Amino acid sequence: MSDSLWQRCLDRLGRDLSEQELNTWIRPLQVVESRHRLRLLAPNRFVRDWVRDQFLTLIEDAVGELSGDSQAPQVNLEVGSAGVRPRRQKAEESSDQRPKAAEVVIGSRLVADHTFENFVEGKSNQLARAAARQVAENPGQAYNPLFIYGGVGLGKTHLMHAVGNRLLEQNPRARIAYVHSERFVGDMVKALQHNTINDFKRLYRGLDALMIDDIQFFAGKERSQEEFFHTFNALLEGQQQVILTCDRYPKEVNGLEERLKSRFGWGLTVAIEPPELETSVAILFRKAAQDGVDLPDEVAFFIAQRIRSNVRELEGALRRVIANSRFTGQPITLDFTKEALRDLLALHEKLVTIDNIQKTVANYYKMGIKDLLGKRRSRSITRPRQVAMALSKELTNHSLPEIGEEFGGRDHTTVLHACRKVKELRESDARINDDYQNLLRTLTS
Ligand SMILES: Nc1ncnc2c1ncn2[C@@H]1O[C@H](COP(=O)(O)OP(=O)(O)OP(=O)(O)O)[C@@H](O)[C@H]1O
Repeated sequence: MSDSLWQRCLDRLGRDLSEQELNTWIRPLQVVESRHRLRLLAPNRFVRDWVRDQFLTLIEDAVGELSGDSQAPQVNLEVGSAGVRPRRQKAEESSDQRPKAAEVVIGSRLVADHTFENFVEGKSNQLARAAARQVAENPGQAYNPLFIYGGVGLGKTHLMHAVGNRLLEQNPRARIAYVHSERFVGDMVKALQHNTINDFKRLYRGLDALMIDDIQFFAGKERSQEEFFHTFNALLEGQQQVILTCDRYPKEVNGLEERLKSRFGWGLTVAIEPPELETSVAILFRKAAQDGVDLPDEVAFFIAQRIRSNVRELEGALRRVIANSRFTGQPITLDFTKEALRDLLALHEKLVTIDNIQKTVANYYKMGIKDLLGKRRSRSITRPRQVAMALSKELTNHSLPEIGEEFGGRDHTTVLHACRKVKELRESDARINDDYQNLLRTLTS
């Protein structure tokens, strides 16, 4: 069997699975190929079971198809690792021998209200939240490392802190540290300057759980990567939990050593997506309630509809509305909200015009604007057209007839149909949902 069978199989699976599914479940599998057997090694039982239940038949079909006339190799899915990965027993280290300094010097740096209770669950973050909870229940055992990736302001840091807070709740003496990767680099440089690198090492390696945020900042910093690599290995071997976040899938971070990237895949890699409308609304209600504010439904929907890029901006808008209301003593109504957010929304709306949406969609699907607005009705053209119409409805204030008009003078019922169709497809077809999310992100960030 040629080395590229698995590679071809991945390409083949790419037709049926979303990029997120591939990145989360399929690409992290290690593969051992022989003529009669394709061994897929999952880093833990959870991943194995999930892949078996969700994807194994697809994989087997793809392997069968790609083997053509020759006998297809048997696909075995098991827990394991192709490399040697020694484990040191934690029990031999009595906790008293570990450096007390960790608590004093690093401190946990956890934000107290970043808890699971305050984290609103939605489709966009379900998997990441479930994985984080598992890690909090079984630190060092469930998924190690847990790698959470996604765009800015989507809740990666919050989830990380939630794990840390839960661990401390269960064991107030646990040694837990949250550190931004830039800080890790800074501390390391200082330790090198002051000749205290051994203390630095001891400190980090003595932790029960280490959380490092935004590891894309390690890119290009070789000495830091080297140090981090050893710290990371020591922690994993000691079954101490490591949680990492990044703004993109680890393999896509340029300037990061291959050995680090591959090790990140030993545990579980999960994505966080921008929240859907319903989740955004729920987040607004939750944040308002935390501030003791009763938010009218129409206000929550209004803000959620207008601000789609990320949760941080959503929170910022809500904070502004609440502050204005307190300052002026006026109740939070829809009109009041529109006024309070006028500048912010003008900025957003200026960017998101139907024209802009059409160009972005045409560009995304590599087609001409003429086709997008024209009369042709082949599937490869109507789908992007419907997506562009649905985005126009979602992101602008234009009415259905106005949108129809902008799309080559179509009737408003066509636009309505497009919106319904896209909603339905997004629920049944992960690819369309991915496309839609990508376009939303491009248009609103
Ligand atoms: N699902 C959620 N429920 C409640 N609050 C959320 C949720 N997602 C994000 N937030 C809030 O949004 C803000 C931004 O989230 P966070 O800082 O975790 O983002 P991030 O993904 O780490 O971004 P960055 O990459 O910029 O560090 C935080 O205040 C966080 O509490």
